[in-house]
Amino acid sequence: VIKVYKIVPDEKTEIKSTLKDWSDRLNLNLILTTGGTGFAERDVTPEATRMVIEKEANAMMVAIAVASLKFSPNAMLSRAVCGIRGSTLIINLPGSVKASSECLRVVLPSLPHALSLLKGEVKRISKDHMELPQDGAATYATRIEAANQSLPMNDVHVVSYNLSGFLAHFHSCRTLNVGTKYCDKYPGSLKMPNTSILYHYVHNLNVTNSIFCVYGWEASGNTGNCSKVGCFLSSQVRAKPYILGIHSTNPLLEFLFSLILRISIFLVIEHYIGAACSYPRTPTPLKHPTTGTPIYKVARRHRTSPYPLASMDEAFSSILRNAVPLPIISKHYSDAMDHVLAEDIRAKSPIPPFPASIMDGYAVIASDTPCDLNVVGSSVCDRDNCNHSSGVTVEKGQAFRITTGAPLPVGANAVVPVEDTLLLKETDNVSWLGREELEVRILKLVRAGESVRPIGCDIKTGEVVIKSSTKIGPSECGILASVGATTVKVHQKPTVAVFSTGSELASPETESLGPGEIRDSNRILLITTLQSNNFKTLDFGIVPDKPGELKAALLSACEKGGLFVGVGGGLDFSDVVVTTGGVSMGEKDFLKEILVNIGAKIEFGRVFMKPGKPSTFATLQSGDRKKCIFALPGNPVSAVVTCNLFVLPALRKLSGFLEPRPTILSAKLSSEVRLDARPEYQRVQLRWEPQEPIPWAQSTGRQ
Ligand SMILES: Nc1nc2c(c(=O)[nH]1)N[C@H]1C(S)=C(S)[C@@H](COP(=O)(O)OP(=O)(O)OC[C@H]3O[C@@H](n4cnc5c(N)ncnc54)[C@H](O)[C@@H]3O)O[C@H]1N2
Ligand code: MOO
Ligand SMILES: [Mg+2]
Repeated sequence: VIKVYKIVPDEKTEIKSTLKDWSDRLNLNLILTTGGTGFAERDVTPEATRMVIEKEANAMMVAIAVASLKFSPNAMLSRAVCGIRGSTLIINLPGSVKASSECLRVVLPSLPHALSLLKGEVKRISKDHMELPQDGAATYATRIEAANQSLPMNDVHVVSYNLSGFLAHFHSCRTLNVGTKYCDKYPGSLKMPNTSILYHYVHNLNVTNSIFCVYGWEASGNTGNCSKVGCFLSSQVRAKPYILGIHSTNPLLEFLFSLILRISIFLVIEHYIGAACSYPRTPTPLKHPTTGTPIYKVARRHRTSPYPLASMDEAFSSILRNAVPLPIISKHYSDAMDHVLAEDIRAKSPIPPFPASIMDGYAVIASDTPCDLNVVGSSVCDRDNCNHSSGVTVEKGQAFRITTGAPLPVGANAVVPVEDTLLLKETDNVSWLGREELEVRILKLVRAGESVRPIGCDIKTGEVVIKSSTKIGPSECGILASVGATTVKVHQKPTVAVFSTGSELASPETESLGPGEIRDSNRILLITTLQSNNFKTLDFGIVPDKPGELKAALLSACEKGGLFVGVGGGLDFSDVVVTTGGVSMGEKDFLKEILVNIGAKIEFGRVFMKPGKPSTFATLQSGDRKKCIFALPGNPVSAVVTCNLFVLPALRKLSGFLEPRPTILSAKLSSEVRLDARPEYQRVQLRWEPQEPIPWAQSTGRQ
């Protein structure tokens, strides 16, 4: 997901503040800067970047330089920098379109891996490694390099069409070699050599549901030139490529033919498949689950909803049944706020670790008091000479000056606050720091143990200080710090992808609205509702009421988005998807059908409630995870009420909360309220009157 872009003047401070803001506040995974990396006087991007990064990533720059020098010696005039700030990778690219895309292409294949490392998704990395072909020692990369070395150069361009009908990306990602020596003698039966390499390469683009048109121009000796066009036409990338080819010994003829072939292939794809993709080309065109007719036949749309009205209890139990707590991860305690502990935290040692004074005064032997005592030392501790109480023994008739929290010296068993003493004798021999006092009078009798915290009186060794399933708040962080539990096992917290649907929606920034347009308010309303409950969100924008685009957005929101997934895909992946709009009876309300079409299971499609009747909850198995998908109603009030009633409990359950349901409290109505036959959720303001334990609920007005 291109989260943000900005044109920044060649000012070090501005570049620096933008990089810091995007890394620290927006938490971006990757920041690409273009321009300002050369020798000109105004070129200061590298300097600004260097002031922001915490670790340099030189090898990427070396790789770019080596590759760029092949194209032009001027590549050595780049002073670009690449480095890491927090978990953000920052790469300086040159200013020109050609050079910047060439440089980006060099680092592209290793970016997903690099960013997974930065996000600490170690397991994903091991998964990626597992997926790569394990033929002997050769890793995937060496296989590609081997292919590059052993076969003559030629260009293979990979074009991917996202099924929603527009060119998601033109990947002329890198030159892959597909050699000539596999070319058969007869046209039409050309085998794409090294196709497994190509598959893995394309597969690693992490793009599904795309059409790949692979074509290559062969330059070779004996069999003359032959060009190949391979089309992956499938819903999965791994399908066998259909290879069309022309083969002739007359290079000119061959060139002309292959040019026509390439252009025609593109036209075919662009014109027919691209257009046809406005309704996703999937094995089965989008059909009504009941009438079985294609969904865009308005007249045939259902006139009564095929979805029964689930009760609130059925809705709740369905959600809580399907929202299974996410895997357990280890986190540094300072990042674990609002996470739910997945282990009991036991103290490894007692607190206090020694008998500690509770007051500033004198450590004494209780049975001596009240009396006059000689002061034998002090626990006053400063930088140079810390004459700790350790090593000091208090005997009968002696006192030891002590500060609050300091360990009692051996022999003492009580502390007299300084307020209950009189100074009898002192010395001005300052070398005895802490010994200026020679004799004090203890005015009060103290009992053994008085003003002393015995070892372990707060926390005993092995004691469970925080139970598993506790939500970590500030106090828990403090306790974790005090027992030194700085790495804790917690339930991972869900990331929520949010997008609004509706062709009538314009972005809130729109100055003058077009006819029938309204500003999208639901997205920010939901995102801030989730964020104010400490859940991370991914903003997938506004998606018009077009089945192809709705489907693509749902898929990319549900799938582990790779760098290349089309509109809306993100580097991060979501555990929960929340959409608004398009779930009721309207002819453009496609969400439910599309959910069925992508293989999701509609757990409930309507709820007996007000507002929120058309609320839809679905689950989709994606890899080893079950995604929860909430398609909320478009009415803003319905969206936010159902988000609070359904989405938040699901997120709490995923986070490992023992009690994910909303809190229920009693209140008194301050005015008459006419309720709907359905369970109704009205918005009110609560007001507590002094001396009244139950608050008054004041309606917010028209609901
Ligand atoms: N014949 C029937 N019509 C409707 C029914 C019904 O049972 N039979 N249900 C009504 C109820 S209840 C609700 S709630 C709404 C929900 O409809 P949808 O979920 O399909 O929502 P849309 O039609 O897309 O939009 C409804 C309304 O909200 C506005 N909207 C949508 N998205 C946004 C947004 N992001 N920001 C601001 N406003 C948004 C949209 O423009 C419409 O005005 O259906 C009733 N109809
Ligand atoms: O159910 Mo709708 O949300 O009543 O308006
Ligand atoms: Mg509607």
